[in-house]
Amino acid sequence: MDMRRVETSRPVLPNLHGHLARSFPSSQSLASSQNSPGASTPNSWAANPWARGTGTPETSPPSTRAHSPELKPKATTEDGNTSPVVGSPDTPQIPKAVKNICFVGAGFVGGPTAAVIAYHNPEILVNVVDLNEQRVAAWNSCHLPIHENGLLKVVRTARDGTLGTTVTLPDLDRAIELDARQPNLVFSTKVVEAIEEADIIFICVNTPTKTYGLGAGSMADVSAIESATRTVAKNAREGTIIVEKSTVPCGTARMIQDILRYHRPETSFEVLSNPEFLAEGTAVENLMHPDRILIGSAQTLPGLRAAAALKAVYAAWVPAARIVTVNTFSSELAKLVANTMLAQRISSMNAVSAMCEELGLGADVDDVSLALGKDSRIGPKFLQAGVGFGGSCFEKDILNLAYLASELRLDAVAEYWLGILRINEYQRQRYARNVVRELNGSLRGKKIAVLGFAFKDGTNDTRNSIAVHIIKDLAEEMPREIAIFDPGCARADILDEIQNSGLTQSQLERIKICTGWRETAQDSSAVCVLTQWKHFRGCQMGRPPKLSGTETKLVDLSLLQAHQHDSPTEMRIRALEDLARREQQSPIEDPLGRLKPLTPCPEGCKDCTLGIGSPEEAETVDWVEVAQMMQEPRWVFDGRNVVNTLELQALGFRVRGIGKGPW
Ligand SMILES: NC(=O)C1=CN([C@@H]2O[C@H](COP(=O)(O)OP(=O)(O)OC[C@H]3O[C@@H](n4cnc5c(N)ncnc54)[C@H](O)[C@@H]3O)[C@@H](O)[C@H]2O)C=CC1
Ligand SMILES: O=C(O)[C@H]1O[C@H](OP(=O)(O)OP(=O)(O)OC[C@H]2O[C@@H](n3ccc(=O)[nH]c3=O)[C@H](O)[C@@H]2O)[C@H](O)[C@@H](O)[C@@H]1O
Repeated sequence: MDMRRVETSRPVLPNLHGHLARSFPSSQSLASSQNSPGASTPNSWAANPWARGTGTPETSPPSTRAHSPELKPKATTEDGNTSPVVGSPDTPQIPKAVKNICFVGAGFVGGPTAAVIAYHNPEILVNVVDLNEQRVAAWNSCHLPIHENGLLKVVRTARDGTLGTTVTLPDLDRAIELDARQPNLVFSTKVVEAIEEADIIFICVNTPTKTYGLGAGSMADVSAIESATRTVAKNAREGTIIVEKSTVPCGTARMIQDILRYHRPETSFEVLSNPEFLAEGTAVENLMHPDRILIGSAQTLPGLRAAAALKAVYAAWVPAARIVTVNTFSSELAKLVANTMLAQRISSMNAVSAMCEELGLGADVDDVSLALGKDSRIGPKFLQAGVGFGGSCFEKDILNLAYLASELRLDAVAEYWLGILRINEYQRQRYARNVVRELNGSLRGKKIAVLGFAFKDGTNDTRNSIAVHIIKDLAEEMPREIAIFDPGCARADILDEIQNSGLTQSQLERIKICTGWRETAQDSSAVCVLTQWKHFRGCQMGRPPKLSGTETKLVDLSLLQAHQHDSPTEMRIRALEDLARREQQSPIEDPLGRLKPLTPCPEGCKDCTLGIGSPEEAETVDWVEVAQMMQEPRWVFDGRNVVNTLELQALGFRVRGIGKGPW
């Protein structure tokens, strides 16, 4: 590594515009990128594919653009937040009243985020639009397109409105009247109409890694953002605030401004960055109680005013101290760095797990995590070793960040980030290799049972699941059958992922997707646990584990007291519901009877008959029964460290966990 070259390539001033301008393609950089090895392979991060000066995010602004005033001086508050200088001409005025919000993109993020915003702001009409008719139809039915705990109730409350009711509970000193709530959440395909009416538009479309052309396998594909922005540019009212909710390359807000200016040169729009930090499986909880809401804006009067308007929307339920406002590009960058650092923790523990296994001294990665997590500087979260991280975001966002570093000619920095992905790939390959090795180096004639396909528990999302990579590696060993069961995923989604994983026809024919663990484990030589569903811990572990959503909650009495005097916000109604559940000793979803009955599905509704994505109803694995139906010597390869090794060993299983002694 030529450190001197890296040093001298830095601009004299820390000037973002300079960096991005430099990354704009010249004919030379394009040519060298096309010649660079691996530039067109989707997994080209395996070796840094970006030779110095090659490739360019399509999103970068032209180098000739005038510098914008985004980086004006500002004050820093005690909590490190930046805010306009008090009393300066930059102080934002009272934010514009927001009456109508449009979400473009009704996916994993757009749908739940829109629903929670609508839920807490009953006076704002929230339109969620998508080009995908099927997805919109699902949002309008009782079979939402994504499985998230508590989501259906939030959607029903805002989408369908509620019934009025009187609440009388022994703990309340008087009856409380709850008025009927009017619907304020609409899902549709009417993209143009919704954009025309909006005061704020959230762009919430997909930003996958490019799979073609320049930067394939590394650069973010922002074509959906471009396309949505063009529709916004042509149809939005003057003064509408545009919010980039999608995770984007740093500098995208400027690309959005550019498109807006091109189509509407006479009209001014403010573009805000407001990245989303929810994790799938806990989306509603994360949206209801976010660690922080991050809003990036231009540090100009109109920019700060727009940020204040967005802040007011969140302030309906998020405490002000949790709403962080910064400049636009810090916000864009912070999102990529947040995901990269979370993934970095996982890769660190996975690296430790390999060491524990090879040491052969009994060092246990879970013990190491426990010890580390007690250090308040490290904290206990995201230290769980496993088969590696999956999902639609970590990998693409790390690639996105590394690509930016590479474009900035910071090769050492890019390499540093890419190391996280290398460990991730190493970990999952190591797992598959170990399975084959323990089964005497051959899977021929053997059946392998796979428990878990979703990239994590609590979700039906199969995108970029680690399971598909491991199944592919195992399928190459030509087993008799690979049987797969996941309590949360739809069969069609699993099949789709597998069919797109590059298996041959003969390998595909050996794969079977099952509807329960019995059928999966029957006559198998090994069970591979690849998702950390609680169901897989087994009913041997004392009391069956509670599925999330049924826990008895602590009642927030301060909210209840406030409720007796003020208008009932949804936060307060939730506190009332918690109280009612406690008194009824029942975890029912709607203890106050506010929800309107669901419109019945049409006759023969296929989602009703398939029972898609209902993990609450799925049966917990009975390992005693599994032991009886498996082939000797009954291998369990626990890729998530969910089973109780000692108990399973007592039942006659051979158990191998992650980071738990010699393989
Ligand atoms: N999935 C997750 O947990 C998180 C995702 N993100 C980010 O949020 C963004 C969206 O992610 P997901 O919701 O998972 O994607 P998704 O693929 O589930 O949803 C995107 C939706 O946008 C729609 N769409 C695309 N172009 C459109 C257009 N021009 N007009 C109308 N609709 C259009 C698609 O039909 C699709 O339904 C991505 O940038 C992602 O990185 C951020 C935090 C969490
Ligand atoms: O930008 C995004 O899309 C989101 O990405 C992640 O959320 P998500 O991918 O939904 O789920 P995580 O809980 O982060 O899990 C990601 C993967 O890491 C794995 N993981 C997680 C934690 C851990 O300790 N060990 C571990 O292997 C999970 O099993 C899963 O495969 C982040 O946690 C969110 O904050 C972020 O908004």
